[in-house]
Amino acid sequence: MVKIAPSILSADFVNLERDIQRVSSADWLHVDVMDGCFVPNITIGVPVVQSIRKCTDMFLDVHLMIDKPVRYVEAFAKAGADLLSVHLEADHPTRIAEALRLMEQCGVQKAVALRPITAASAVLPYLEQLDMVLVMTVEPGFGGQAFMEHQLDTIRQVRELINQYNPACRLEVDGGVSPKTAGKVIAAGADTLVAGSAVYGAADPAAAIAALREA
Ligand SMILES: O=C(CO)[C@@H](O)[C@H](O)COP(=O)(O)O
Repeated sequence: MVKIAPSILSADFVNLERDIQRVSSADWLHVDVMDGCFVPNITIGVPVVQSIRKCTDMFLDVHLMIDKPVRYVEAFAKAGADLLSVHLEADHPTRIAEALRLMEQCGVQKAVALRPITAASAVLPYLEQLDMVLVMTVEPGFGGQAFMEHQLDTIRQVRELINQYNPACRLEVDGGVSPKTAGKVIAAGADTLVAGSAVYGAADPAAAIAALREA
């Protein structure tokens, strides 16, 4: 089943609790953590995730767009994340493996994320132990960017690898996902859609979630 995960990057941070309730018909909540180093933007950190955990039972899909994410795995797990995604480009492979080991120890689901420059095959060393692969269809850092059509190839390639090595693994796509692009993203093999501006930019976020489901 396809899951819809609204990204709170497009929410009103002053009214975050209200904006989280507005998307309660979605399956997951996507939480964008940015450090101003791995990406040229700074968003939220551990205390905010802790507060979000207190105001919703939704599954918290926490996307760490930070350098050396192994340093923060335990803290985000304790704050209430249900799943953590670490970028393959954010550290040496041995420390990415260590981050995944820590996630396992902390009881959170494990995911790796790929920037658009990264080849699908980069997931192979980790794939058998993953709960999810996240393919970015924009350069990470900001909401509201245009969907990168060429990333449909990467989605297809990751889907083939997942089918071959770990069919239970989810494939999430993030960036420029809207009712216009969702159909091709799903046709390419995604089963989890992150949408920020398409949901929070709509007059009725619940209707936008329903439109994504229809697509
Ligand atoms: O991680 C990111 C951006 O780095 C995303 O989660 C975006 O926030 C998605 O926003 P839209 O492209 O859907 O507006």
